[in-house]
Amino acid sequence: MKLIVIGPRGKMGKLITQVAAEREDMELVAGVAPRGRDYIGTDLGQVAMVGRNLNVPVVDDLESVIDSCDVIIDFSTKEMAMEVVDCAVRHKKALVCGTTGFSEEEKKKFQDAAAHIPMLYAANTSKLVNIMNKLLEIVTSSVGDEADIEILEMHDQWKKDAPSGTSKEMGEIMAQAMGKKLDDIAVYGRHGSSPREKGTIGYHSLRAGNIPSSHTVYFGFMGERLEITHHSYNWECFARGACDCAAYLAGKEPGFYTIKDVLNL
Ligand SMILES: NC(=O)C1=CN([C@@H]2O[C@H](COP(=O)(O)OP(=O)(O)OC[C@H]3O[C@@H](n4cnc5c(N)ncnc54)[C@H](OP(=O)(O)O)[C@@H]3O)[C@@H](O)[C@H]2O)C=CC1
Ligand SMILES: O=C(O)C1=N[C@H](C(=O)O)C[C@H](O)C1
Repeated sequence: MKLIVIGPRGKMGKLITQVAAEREDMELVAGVAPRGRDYIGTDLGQVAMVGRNLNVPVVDDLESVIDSCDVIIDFSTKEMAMEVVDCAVRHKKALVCGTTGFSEEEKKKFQDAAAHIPMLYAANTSKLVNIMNKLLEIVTSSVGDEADIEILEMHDQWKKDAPSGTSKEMGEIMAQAMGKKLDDIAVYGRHGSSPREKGTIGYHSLRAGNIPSSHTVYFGFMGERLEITHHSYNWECFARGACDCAAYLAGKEPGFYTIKDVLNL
């Protein structure tokens, strides 16, 4: 499968390029970076520190290279993601988007795109996070109404969005398991002097150093609590997952796919 990576010098784009370069089922055909960068026109292998030339360029215009690919992987910014999805639809190319921080309206664009292209959106491409989501569903279905549910997520100092896309997805899964809407029960940060309101999901975001990603969900009872945690030690698990998602889309019909399809969860 022929692949284009958006943002190949980014933390994720670099790793995705490195993982794809080692896969026998993938051929990188271009990287796409912002206009004006001094590395535009240089070899993708150099930009993504693959350790060898890949003999394909980094360009600043997706439109000029998109017809050479089967699938695009986008882990960039929410602004660029909106441009990428429009371009993918125009050229009927499969798209994996792992970028986070979208509004509901922006997310709908991915749903709409799925009428025209194979579209996979995943706020988290780690296998174990998606297993954790299943555990959250099970626990919330049985004790969600009794427990005080709090989510604590930790990421690096450079992360642009808070709360994380993963924690929002976790909240949505738990709210749904309780027959509620996350927007009606989410409490972001906790300030002031009023006591905790039953039935809410509390959100806490910590940003420090180069923490790759940690998510803990607390189910607080009187006298005991359950904590479910996922830690990543680096960003490789997300890059491997992103490439698995791209491989999954090869030859698929237009439609909205999730990582649950890829992992058979
Ligand atoms: N789904 C998942 O499992 C995961 C999702 N993410 C999400 O992925 C996104 C990226 O994260 P991360 O890699 O840490 O961020 P970085 O800031 O390290 O990388 C973003 C990249 O996007 C590039 N970029 C910005 N604007 C454009 C544009 N207009 N055209 C092309 N490229 C552009 C930047 O280029 P330049 O370097 O030149 O500035 C940069 O290389 C975030 O939303 C993050 O939350 C992260 C990890 C896992
Ligand atoms: O920015 C990150 O690093 C990550 N972002 C995603 C998110 O917002 O949930 C996934 C993972 O936590 C790493």
